[in-house]
Amino acid sequence: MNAYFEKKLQEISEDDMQFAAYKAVNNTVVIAGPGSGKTTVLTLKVMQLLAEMIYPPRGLACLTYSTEAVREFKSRLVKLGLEKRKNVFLGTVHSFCLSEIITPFAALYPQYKIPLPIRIISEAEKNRLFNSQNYEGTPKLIDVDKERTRNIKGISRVAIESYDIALKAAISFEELLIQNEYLDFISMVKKSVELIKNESYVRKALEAKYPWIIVDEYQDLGKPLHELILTLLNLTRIKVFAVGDADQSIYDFQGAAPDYLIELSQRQDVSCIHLKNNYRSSQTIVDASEYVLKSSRGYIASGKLQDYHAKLEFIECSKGMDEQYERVIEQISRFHTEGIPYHEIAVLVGNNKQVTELAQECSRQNIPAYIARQTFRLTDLIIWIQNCAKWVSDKCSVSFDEICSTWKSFISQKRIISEDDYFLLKRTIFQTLTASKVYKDNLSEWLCYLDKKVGIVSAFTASERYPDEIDNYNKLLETARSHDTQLTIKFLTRLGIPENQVVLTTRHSSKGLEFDVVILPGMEKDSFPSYYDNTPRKLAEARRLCFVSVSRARKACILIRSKNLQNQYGRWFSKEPSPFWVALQEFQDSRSDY
Ligand SMILES: Nc1ncnc2c1ncn2[C@@H]1O[C@H](COP(=O)(O)OP(=O)(O)OP(=O)(O)O)[C@@H](O)[C@H]1O
Repeated sequence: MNAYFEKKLQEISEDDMQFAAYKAVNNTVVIAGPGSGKTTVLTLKVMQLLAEMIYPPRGLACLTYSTEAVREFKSRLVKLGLEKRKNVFLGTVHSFCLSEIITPFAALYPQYKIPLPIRIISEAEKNRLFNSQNYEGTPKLIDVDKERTRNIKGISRVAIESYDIALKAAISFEELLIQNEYLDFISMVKKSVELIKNESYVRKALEAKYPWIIVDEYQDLGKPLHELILTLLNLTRIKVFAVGDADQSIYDFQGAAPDYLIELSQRQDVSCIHLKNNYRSSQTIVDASEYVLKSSRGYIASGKLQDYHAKLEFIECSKGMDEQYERVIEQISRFHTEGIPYHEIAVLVGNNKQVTELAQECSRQNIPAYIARQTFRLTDLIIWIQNCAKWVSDKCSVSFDEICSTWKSFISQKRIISEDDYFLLKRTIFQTLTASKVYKDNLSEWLCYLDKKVGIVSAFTASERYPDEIDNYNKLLETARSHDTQLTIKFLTRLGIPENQVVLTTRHSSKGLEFDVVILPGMEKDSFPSYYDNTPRKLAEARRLCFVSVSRARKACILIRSKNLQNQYGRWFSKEPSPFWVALQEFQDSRSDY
């Protein structure tokens, strides 16, 4: 193990609960609040398992929610000294199901009607197919997909009320996809669960390869993953180490719910460890976020800022969003003048339209701003392109071999690559990347050069494994072309890392991030929670979203609201404050020392 690993291990050995999680030898759920060092514990745990408990050729599978989380996780493991090892899977649940269950086993069990060769439906085609049906009550695809995700029978006793109209359509749409010989991300996971549930050979093969399965952000992963884990616990000797926080479950629209993590943590055969220390924020912020949650969790500020006198402030505007944006700019300037770097200030808003409006206002006021979420997604291809950009900028920052092997895996979906082909391919990639340095100051030209030489568009056009990559690549290209100031490849190498820029993002996308100062505009009733958060379940989720938003802050949290707002037709309405604003004000008033 390297010196960095030793340093981190030393750090967690001073926290009893973190250390207990690190040492766990049985099924374990770690309930980890914001800033509790969960990624630190999880990455150290993976290193420990591989070094001390799992011997080659066996390995482990580590499942996370998004490709972004996978990337962050991998880079932390490399820093801790993880070396390439066979049978160590780090990826999303979907990629695990596709590469470890569907691809090796689907052909053995035709009764599951998994279309072969595997054909994944593109988002555009899925929308077209859905819209071609006239489902009763005209449900939205997003609601139908949510019902499809939850409509999986099995071991879990969690009962979540379904939306009947969407559920009916969900059953028909699922059949329609199969009839058309398509898989989508939902059916991929559901079919995998069926295979694991019913086929002992599939379970045995998984058990042989993966004695441990590690799951990050369990609360975000929904019912199919939950059923998969429960089945493995009931029917195999695979051990499970899961980390999550039910209070940070904010993806109900995708079928996630806090209940699954809670159910897992209550099993007799699973030990539950609570991480109570918060290494991020001051105690004021920790207490304020818990107050919004309306549940005391007993989190204790334990980092450098534990005694910091944090600011919790409330700004009222008499007019609409334009005035709120003006106040936001004032606050950014104020904190910047006080010495807080721009990248340590974040503005968390309700939707992407507000992100765009605010970015325009920042540009008018000469405040450098960074939009945390781009129009393109960080898919496998975009991460590959990003790695190429990194290699062009600094040859030691990424492995050239990995760039080549990933490209090989992309194109081998369409044709067999011999050893000679691979040698030539490596040479082409090497020559292309080396020569592409001349375009590094113009991202769109660099992308076009890369495509011309390596053949990105031709490799992914009509791809049955990667049906959405071309669309996504085009969005990246559009971004490269449409920026006011010319983007360089640095935009890609530093994606997700603001450079002395204020971070603008939605509250939902702020999960996992942290800043000295968090500014929260839009704190009116019916804005946050939204007018549509009209059931107890939806309200509870909005409350958790506020908990996530406030707990991003280390030193200050500034809330802004309008007393009057204009609707889309230009009519003004008076607005009451959000219940979360009211709660936080109540919290502040109750603190005698404030
Ligand atoms: N035992 C510890 N002692 C001191 N610092 C710690 C300890 N554990 C974690 N940290 C520090 O706390 C910070 C947050 O850790 P980490 O990123 O692992 O938290 P997290 O729980 O994954 O955060 P998130 O809320 O984003 O999920 C890091 O800077 C980490 O080094």
